[in-house]
Amino acid sequence: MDFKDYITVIEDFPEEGIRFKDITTMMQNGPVYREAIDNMVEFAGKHDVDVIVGPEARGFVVGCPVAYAMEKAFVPIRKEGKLPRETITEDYGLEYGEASLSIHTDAIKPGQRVLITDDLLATGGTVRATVQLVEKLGGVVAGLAFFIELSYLDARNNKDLNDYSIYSLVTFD
Ligand SMILES: O=P(O)(O)OC[C@H]1O[C@H](OP(=O)(O)OP(=O)(O)O)[C@H](O)[C@@H]1O
Ligand SMILES: Nc1ncnc2[nH]cnc12
Repeated sequence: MDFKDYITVIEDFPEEGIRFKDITTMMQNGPVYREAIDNMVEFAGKHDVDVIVGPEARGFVVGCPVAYAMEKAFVPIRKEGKLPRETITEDYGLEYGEASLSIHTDAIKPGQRVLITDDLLATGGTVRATVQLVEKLGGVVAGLAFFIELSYLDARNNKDLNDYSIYSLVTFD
């Protein structure tokens, strides 16, 4: 299965110079979406995971089915101001902007092993903020799993990420 065949590249979205990788065309194909998730589950199975964490919004479409398949908890990371109870927050930058992400303070117990999921690793800003939130709560990041990695941005070799086990289904050079 070449998952790349199911991902659409859109030039200059959401701004000039960005080649946007659209996973919705992959998700329109049920068996392909399921196989993508099954690959994530296989990776997670090797890392003794207790909890799946995913950042809004596309991290949910990866993380929730993985959590369901593994019968594990899913913890949402949301843009600041969306979670209703006590939170901690991290500011971050991404390929086309900046924002703040929050997590409920009771969502991760110290020592729990966490798989972080998202659709795409670009600069790594989003996942770095997610790692920081999980670790501030005492979680242990067991792995990072993505549908897509933009290898030309080389986020996996960034000093804040190169100690983690990183999995991606598809790489764009
Ligand atoms: O590695 P980075 O440079 O941080 O970029 C990757 C992030 O950008 C996208 O999310 P976006 O913030 O666009 O939000 P969305 O999922 O709600 O569309 C994508 O889903 C990743 O979370
Ligand atoms: N090039 C890109 N395509 C889709 N989502 C992204 N998030 C950050 N960069 C992206």
